[in-house]
Amino acid sequence: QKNLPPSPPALPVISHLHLLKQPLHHTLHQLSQNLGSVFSLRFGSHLVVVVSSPFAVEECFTKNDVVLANRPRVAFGKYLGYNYTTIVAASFGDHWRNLHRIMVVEIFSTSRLNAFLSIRQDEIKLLLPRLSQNLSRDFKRVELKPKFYELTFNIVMRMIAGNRYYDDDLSNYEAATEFRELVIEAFEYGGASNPGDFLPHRRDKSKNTMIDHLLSLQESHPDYYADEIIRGLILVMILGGTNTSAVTVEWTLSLLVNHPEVLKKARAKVDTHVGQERLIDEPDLSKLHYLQVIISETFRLFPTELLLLPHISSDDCIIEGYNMPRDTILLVNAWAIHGSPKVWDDPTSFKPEWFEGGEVGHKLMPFGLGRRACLGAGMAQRMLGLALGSLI
Ligand code: HEM
Repeated sequence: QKNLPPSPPALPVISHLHLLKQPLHHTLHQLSQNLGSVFSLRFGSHLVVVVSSPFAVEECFTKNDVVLANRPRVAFGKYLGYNYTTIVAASFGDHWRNLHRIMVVEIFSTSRLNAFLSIRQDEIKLLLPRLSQNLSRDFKRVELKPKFYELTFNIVMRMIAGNRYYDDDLSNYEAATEFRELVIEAFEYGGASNPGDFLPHRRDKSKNTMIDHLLSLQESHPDYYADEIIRGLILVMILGGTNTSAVTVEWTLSLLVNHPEVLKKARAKVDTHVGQERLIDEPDLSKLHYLQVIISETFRLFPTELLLLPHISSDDCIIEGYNMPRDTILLVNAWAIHGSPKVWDDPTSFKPEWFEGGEVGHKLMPFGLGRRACLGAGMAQRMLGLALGSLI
């Protein structure tokens, strides 16, 4: 191990990690309480550094962001791997830069997101009456989880391919997740080996779906927009963009139901800014600051990616004064930072007010930070705001 001047010390390394019968983020949190907010572990031949403080996170994603912008291949399974060509698993370099540019410009730009607004509105309009079925008679028990899966999955699939994939009113969570798996497998292993196969209306460009759009770019730049690239982009949207948002809608509603005073205040804000005559729309979201802070507070308590996604160092760097050698895997314990009493007073309580003052710096990171942060964050925020505002 090469020490850089001024010879920072090597990190203390734990050589045997006894995996306890509890989730990994809990084990890592317990270790950080004894070893400090930066420590390292050896997993087989891999050196892994775990960071669990806003200060260490800031060091990772500001001055060391480029060095830590790589992904460790070992950490990505078959789906996200896709031979490591998808944007999530790709090494930091020209290929990732190309994909990043395509996603930012062709998929997540404001104009592309606006073009799909009617899909999001439409799916919400289909969801709401299903929740209130038979309510005129009495209260009715409704299983919400599959409905939220249906919502986010249909929004993403309609953006991609133009059609809904869950057409029945799903009341069963297992059916919803199994179906998602089937689509992913079909996509990866056969049915949709040509991206155009996902388009029932392959040459009907009027729907202007994401696949249509990418295929027309393929006509003008066939080398750049190869089939494999288009397939990988779509796979990443399904994998990264459906469960995460559905789970967050569910947690937010659960927190609101358990904190009626917050729900009451949120409803009053919606009434003031939107009124009773119409449904909430995405342009209203900029006025509904309280809704945004509720979502931030939900992300603090229940971030869907507890350890973000793993990064790997492409060179030596220094974190909290320790030398972190090249090829070290980085795990960020976002869950521990979000719940740390050193960072938040009373961290286990649900207090949207935390975020009313504006920026909170490196204390909240549901979408990760730096160059490899989530690309779908803007789209997710729109989906979440619209869904929750409508439900409230
Ligand atoms: C509640 C919703 C979401 C959450 C909480 C979330 C969270 C995350 C996190 C934690 C990362 C890893 C950041 C890191 O490595 O440090 C990530 C990466 C990513 N997410 Fe999301 N995500 C969400 C929605 C979406 C959506 C809707 C899409 C696309 C449709 C998406 C696409 C991606 C992509 C492409 C990356 C990889 C970026 C890269 O490696 O360069 N995500 N997301």
